[in-house]
Amino acid sequence: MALKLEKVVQGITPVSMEWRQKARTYLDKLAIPRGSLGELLNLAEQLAAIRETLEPSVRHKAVVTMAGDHGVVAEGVSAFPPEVTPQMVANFVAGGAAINVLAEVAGARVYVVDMGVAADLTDLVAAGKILSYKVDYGTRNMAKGPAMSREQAVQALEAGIDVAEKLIREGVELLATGDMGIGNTTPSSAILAAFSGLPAEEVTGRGTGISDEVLKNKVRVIQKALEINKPDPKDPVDVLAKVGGFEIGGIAGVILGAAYHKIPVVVDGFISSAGALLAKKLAPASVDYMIAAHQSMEYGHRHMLRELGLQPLLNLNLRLGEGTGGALAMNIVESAAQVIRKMLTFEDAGVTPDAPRGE
Ligand SMILES: Cc1cc2ncn([C@H]3O[C@H](COP(=O)(O)O)[C@@H](O)[C@H]3O)c2cc1C
Ligand SMILES: O=C(O)c1cccnc1
Repeated sequence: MALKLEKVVQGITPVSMEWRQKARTYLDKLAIPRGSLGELLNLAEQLAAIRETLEPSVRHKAVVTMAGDHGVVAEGVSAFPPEVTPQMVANFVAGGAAINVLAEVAGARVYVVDMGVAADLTDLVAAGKILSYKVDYGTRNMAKGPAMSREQAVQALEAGIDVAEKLIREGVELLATGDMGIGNTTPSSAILAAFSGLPAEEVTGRGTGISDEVLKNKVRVIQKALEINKPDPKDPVDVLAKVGGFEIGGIAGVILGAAYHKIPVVVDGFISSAGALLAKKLAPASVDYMIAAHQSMEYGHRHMLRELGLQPLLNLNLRLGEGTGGALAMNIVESAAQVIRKMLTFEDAGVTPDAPRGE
């Protein structure tokens, strides 16, 4: 494992139990019937424990949308052609995509990263519109051999760590992951199958909206990729190299970088969860820093969340990616932070607390 990745993976520690306890004790004193703000209280506790303060701030927000292409599209696994990946990158830059709209509502900036788009994006990079950590012009076809080399897998992970570190240095307090890459539900499903041992049919969904016939083919392609590559579930870098994607590695890296620097990170839908699963397998304690944004409509996401051990905040029938669920969930995360920062306790507000009655 390369030095930076090793340092980060080994430096990720579970969140402080002491701060969890402190936060819980404080939240129990708020002038509300105990527990009545439900999941917001768990989230507030998580934020306080991550940041080791009873006044966690998540004001400065960034969505990182990682883009990459996939050689496996040659097998006919998506409803859309690969040209859509660079076209959508241009749309993100123009501000006209779903993620632009939803991130603006959440008060988050969108950072688009070229992790491996199969097109020359140097003009956008030169104009400072996107970040370039391009590993290659798309992965190779995983139905024929490994999607990338082990070195490229490490490069993708370290690129994600670099992006997280750059944004955290600039003052970002809450990150969300997103993806763009035609065909990328296929490697995401393969990653889930490799780690969970579930059969391909159980982890494969319709992505951009494929027909029954194309779905059958997609399942076969995933089975074939697993059979010929034999990814080793005990070696997450091997799984990423053999059946992953550059943007998925980048997402895993962003999550690892956030966990290392003790910054909360919102995980979007199916593709981001595949990145999160890689992060968890590399550094189990990284899960403490993750917030699952939503339950995606993509078939198999349920298994993904179970493998992660995370409960999604929202269920809005989304199946888009880009970081859209992540941006939406940021509003909830901000609300949880404000609850613990700003609400008064029974004592401070002069409200009579509950007491044993009727005796
Ligand atoms: C116009 C358009 C915008 C998107 N934004 C996100 N995705 C989503 O769909 C793709 C994954 O689905 P599959 O594996 O079936 O190709 C990814 O790019 C994901 O981000 C989009 C897809 C399209 C077509
Ligand atoms: O949940 C997602 O991230 C998703 C689902 C389908 C297609 N693209 C993305």
